[in-house]
Amino acid sequence: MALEPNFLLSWIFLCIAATISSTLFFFRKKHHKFTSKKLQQPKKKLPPGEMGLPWIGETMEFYKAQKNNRVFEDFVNPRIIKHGNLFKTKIMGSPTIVVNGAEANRLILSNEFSLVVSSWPSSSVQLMGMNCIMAKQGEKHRVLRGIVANSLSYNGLESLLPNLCDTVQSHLETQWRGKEEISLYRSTKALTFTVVFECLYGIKVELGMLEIFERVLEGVFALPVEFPCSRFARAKKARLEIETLLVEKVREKRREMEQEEEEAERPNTTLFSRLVQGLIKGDITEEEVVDNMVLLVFAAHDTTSYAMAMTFKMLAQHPTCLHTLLKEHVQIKANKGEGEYLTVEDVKKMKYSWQVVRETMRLSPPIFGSFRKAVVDINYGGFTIPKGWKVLWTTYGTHYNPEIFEDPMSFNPSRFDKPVQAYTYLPFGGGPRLCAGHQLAKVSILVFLHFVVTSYDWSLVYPDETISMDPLPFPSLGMPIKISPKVNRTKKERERELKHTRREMEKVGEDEEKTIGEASNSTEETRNVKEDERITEEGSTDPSNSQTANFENHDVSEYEMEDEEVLELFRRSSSLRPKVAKTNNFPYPNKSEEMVLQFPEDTPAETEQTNVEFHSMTDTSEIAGPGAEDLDISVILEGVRSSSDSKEDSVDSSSDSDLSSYYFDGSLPVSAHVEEPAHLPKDENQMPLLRLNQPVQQLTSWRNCCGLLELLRADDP
Ligand code: HEM
Repeated sequence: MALEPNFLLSWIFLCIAATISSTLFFFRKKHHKFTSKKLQQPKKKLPPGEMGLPWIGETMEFYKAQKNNRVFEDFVNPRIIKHGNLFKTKIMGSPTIVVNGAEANRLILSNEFSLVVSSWPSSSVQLMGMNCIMAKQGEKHRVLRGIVANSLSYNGLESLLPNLCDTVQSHLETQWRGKEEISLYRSTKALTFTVVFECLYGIKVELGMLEIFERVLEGVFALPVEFPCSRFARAKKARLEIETLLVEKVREKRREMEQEEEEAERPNTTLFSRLVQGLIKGDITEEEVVDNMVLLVFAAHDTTSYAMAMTFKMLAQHPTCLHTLLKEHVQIKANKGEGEYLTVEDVKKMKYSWQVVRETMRLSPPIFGSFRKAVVDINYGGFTIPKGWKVLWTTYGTHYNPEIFEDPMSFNPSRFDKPVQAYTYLPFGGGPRLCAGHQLAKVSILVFLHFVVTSYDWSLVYPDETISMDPLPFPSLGMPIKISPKVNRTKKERERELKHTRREMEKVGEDEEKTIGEASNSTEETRNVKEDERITEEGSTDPSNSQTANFENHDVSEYEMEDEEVLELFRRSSSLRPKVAKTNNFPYPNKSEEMVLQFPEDTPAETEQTNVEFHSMTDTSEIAGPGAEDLDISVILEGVRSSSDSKEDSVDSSSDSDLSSYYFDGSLPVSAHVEEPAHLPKDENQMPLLRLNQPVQQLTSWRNCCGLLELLRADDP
């Protein structure tokens, strides 16, 4: 028993020793673990940049730049210059890293879901709906994207094209026909809205619908404050109205489809029916159908309409491009029968037109970038983008980078002859969130271009109209344009007219005809005196700069005399002549130059012609219908109607935009072959009178030899 206290003591001692050593061991391990973790972790180094004022950061600078459509010039670029391609800032209360350049774009855009998730302002999510695709991640995003993107893929669009053609044509018929001036931007907005509703949803657009939607869109980027009359409150109210309307449409469609399914009827072709099919199958909910229908209007509407309007602006400012584009559409139209729809094959042929649109969107992207949120710390370029921070990728870092796009601020669609490096050209974004409607956008823009350029001449009312942003860009005055229809008479109509003309001519006695001839000659004489005065003023009669045209002895065949108006011109032929020469340098080989044909104000519309060729007697100049191609340019020239508003007086060749106004409705560029272009003076005041002795060899249109030939020499290509 004596041992017992000793045993107890030694047992207590052992316990204490074990506790101390295990505690020491524990702390040592913990300390070791802590220090090694600290050592392993890379030091977080934030990219350079300024966080601005407390809370608001640099929001005011960003907003101001955005409002003036100068986000690149006034916000992004100065910071790129100062800090490099990656910089930190604070916008709209969030610490943000702005990333620029192809490599950074790839990192952010291709790592959606793993490194970043899309991050929209709370107002956008509330108005578009929590269930729309842009607010969804992972599997839910995949399911929705499958439905939306499949319907809008090239294959899906094939069945949509006839509908799209009808929609565009009926829009032009109701909104453009009979008008002299329209707001192009309002028109393209109305059109893109109709395309979504009527082509994608099969729902007829009713009066007032567009206005309600626009009220929603106005609030998408507004502050999410709901006091009465705030933008956001109005937008929410409008959203409720839309919701009511759409829920009703969805239920109606569901009933219809369930019934059809029982009867094994039509396959689901429209995007709407695919969404409702997903609802019937239980893949998506009713809220998801409605929210995505609202989102698609938002996604398609302001973006496509802006791209369309800006394409026309660019074409108006770059007649050489318009000329090349027009050739493409004339050829496509020439191969189409009356009322025949455009097909996907036709759209594929609009290669140059698409280059024009791409170049337009490179310079003026409808969406200049968008926000993401880092879901983990991202280490890139020696810096850390901390988890929870916002990331803003932009198109600017690559679209305007001279190392990627040579001479980046100039408009040059041919740069897209060659493929561009991945993640450098991003009007539609990239990665898993690449625009789901980019094919539809492409087809809509090209189809609209086709019907407009082959049916209308147009000119910008305000060539220098500014572009504002709120937060998407838009032309501040709605881009008003003057329009005049090209006259496309069918062969039958022309034959009818010809018969009528002949009958009339038989009836009209010789004396009477003489009287008409005299009368028209005297009118023409007056005009020519004026013309001579103008030409003399311009000092353009210098023989070294001109060639002589002589129309008097031209043999006009009966075929050529089929048009009454042409006959009228023939009667006064001797006094008509081409005038004023000036050219744009034309990017064709063999010293070719671009020229512009300009016709007198009262020149009647063209009726029929093939392969027009102009030859001067001296053979120093050969002017051919567009390019060297064997192209029937009748359709082009059909559009060369007189313009009641020649803007000749406002010509200023030093400015590209002013030049565009000079290419008014009555002008069209044609390619030309000039032997001695150097002889053509650059100085506008010394424009030469180009007189062609025998202006048309294969004459099919009297009007062409009567037309005024303008060779516009501009400094700007
Ligand atoms: C020229 C016209 C268009 C442009 C420039 C454009 C641009 C874009 C861009 C940049 C994104 C990506 C945004 C991001 O990364 O956060 C996007 C996404 C989207 N776009 Fe477009 N878009 C156009 C037309 C359309 C059309 C016509 C539709 C459909 C009718 C459409 C539907 C969508 C959808 C659904 C998304 C979200 C995709 C997703 O989150 O997975 N867009 N668009």
